[in-house]
Amino acid sequence: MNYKEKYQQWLNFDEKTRHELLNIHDEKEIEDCFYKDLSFGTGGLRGVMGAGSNRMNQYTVQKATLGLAHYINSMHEKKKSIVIAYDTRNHSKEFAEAAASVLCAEGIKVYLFEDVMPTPVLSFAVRYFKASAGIVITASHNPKEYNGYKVYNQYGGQLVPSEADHVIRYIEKIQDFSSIPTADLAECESSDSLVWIGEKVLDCFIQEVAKQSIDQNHSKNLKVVYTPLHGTGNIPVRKALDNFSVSVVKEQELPDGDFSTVRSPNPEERDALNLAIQQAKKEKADIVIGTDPDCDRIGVAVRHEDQYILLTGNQIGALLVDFVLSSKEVNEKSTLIKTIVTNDLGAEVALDHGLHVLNTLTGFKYIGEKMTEFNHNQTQEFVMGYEESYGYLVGTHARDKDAVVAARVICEMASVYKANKETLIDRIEKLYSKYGFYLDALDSFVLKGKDGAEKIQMLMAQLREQQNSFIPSTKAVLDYSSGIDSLPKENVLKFILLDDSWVAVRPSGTEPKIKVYYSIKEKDKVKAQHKLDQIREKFESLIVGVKETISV
Ligand SMILES: O=P(O)(O)OC[C@H]1O[C@H](O)[C@H](O)[C@@H](O)[C@@H]1O
Repeated sequence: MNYKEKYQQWLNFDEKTRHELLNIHDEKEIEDCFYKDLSFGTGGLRGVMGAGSNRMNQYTVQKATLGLAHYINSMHEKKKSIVIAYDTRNHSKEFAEAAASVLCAEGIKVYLFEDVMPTPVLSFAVRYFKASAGIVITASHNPKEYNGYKVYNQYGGQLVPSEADHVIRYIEKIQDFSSIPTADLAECESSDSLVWIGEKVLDCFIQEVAKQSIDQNHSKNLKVVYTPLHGTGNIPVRKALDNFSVSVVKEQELPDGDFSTVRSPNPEERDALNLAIQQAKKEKADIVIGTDPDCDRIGVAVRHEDQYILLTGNQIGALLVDFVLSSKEVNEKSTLIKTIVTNDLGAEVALDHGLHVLNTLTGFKYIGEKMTEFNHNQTQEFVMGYEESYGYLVGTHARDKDAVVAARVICEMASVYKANKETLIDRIEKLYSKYGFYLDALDSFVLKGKDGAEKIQMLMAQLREQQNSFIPSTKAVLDYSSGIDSLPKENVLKFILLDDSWVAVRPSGTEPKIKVYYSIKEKDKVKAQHKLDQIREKFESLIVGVKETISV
């Protein structure tokens, strides 16, 4: 069926959908709503909310859920159950209930959180309830227009492509969006096939987080300003930081699906912590932390010589590795896991302490997958996992990144250094003097819709063609689309330079973007910045050139 036929079909679904579709007058936009069905990317289903097969709405959520239900039912388990959580975005609770009603209709028991909940708590809850799977309705850190649907396996890890492929196959078999069987939730509740989850699970999760504590002797002396950025972190993070002196940014404390006080609720964006930093200046706080809407990412700013300095995701990761390893006994199985686009400072620290370092493709799902593997075959032990994109996990209570545990360990770390008259900036400088100066940067270029997706493919193809000649000091180009280091094939190019600096390029799996990651290794900051500027210019001009070509 082409997009125009699908559009006609959707006009008959219900009044609200019809009205919304009739109000779209731009043919390109109609095409974008229907030219494909929303697909699973790095983080599951993710898209702009609205009417259409390529949008997040009740119908696409129900269709994905029916596919998932068929998959779970095909696994011949006796007792089948799925835990569902949702964040503070507009329509998240509605989508969670829509998913619940499809699962109940398919005979799968549902545990549904009564209140908004962080993604890592869902990851924990799947094993807590011994459930067959988990779902979180969230678009994580994406802008307010987006929502998403992350699926977790029975081990509490996000589905990796080999698992997602099965679900996708079941989803693809479903042709008709409008006739998905649903059950009445009130009836499901009385027959116990729907169970609402109260506070107990969160409390058990917080106890697990507390077990990751390294040194809380100095916690009372650290002044923290925290912002949940209108998301799910508010209560859990406060509980995890109950030993610290924490002040929460009032304007961003409560749920708001429009994220009205912040341009983008993403710790990767420099201005996400602006309000929190303003408050910290007034209160002379030592540290500012902010978590994204589903509380799996965390951003940090540190007061250093009377200025608030933002740490990058790579810096936070390296500091955490250094701090965690300062007290942990390691053995020949101890392993740090990071992704191929995460820089190597944390890895150097880990290797120095005798750890193994494992690199996965982008996405915490691959880190979760390795944790499950370690658990099964006992050949390695997970110590910590992290990504440059502000996602960290210390401990094994969850199998996804956890900004609650990260908040706790980061604050403990800052309090310990403060007792020693140091800041996190002093500490990172120490790591630089020991392991060399690392400068990292990320550039994202937005290319929306069908044209955008084509241009992203065109850019990757051009880079592949030019390979070694694109940057003169390249010593090797790793093309992950042909499968490298036994990793699954993925559309990523990594240019390794003569001095071991590198640049990686990949299309985002969650947003219409192409991402360029820079990791520069140099003797000092000035030299590193100079090198970064030069390389950056090359990539920028190529991408901007293609971006501005007029589509036919
Ligand atoms: O594919 P991208 O847009 O770069 O997103 C990458 C990120 O996506 C989601 O947030 C995953 O949970 C992260 O683990 C991953 O790092």
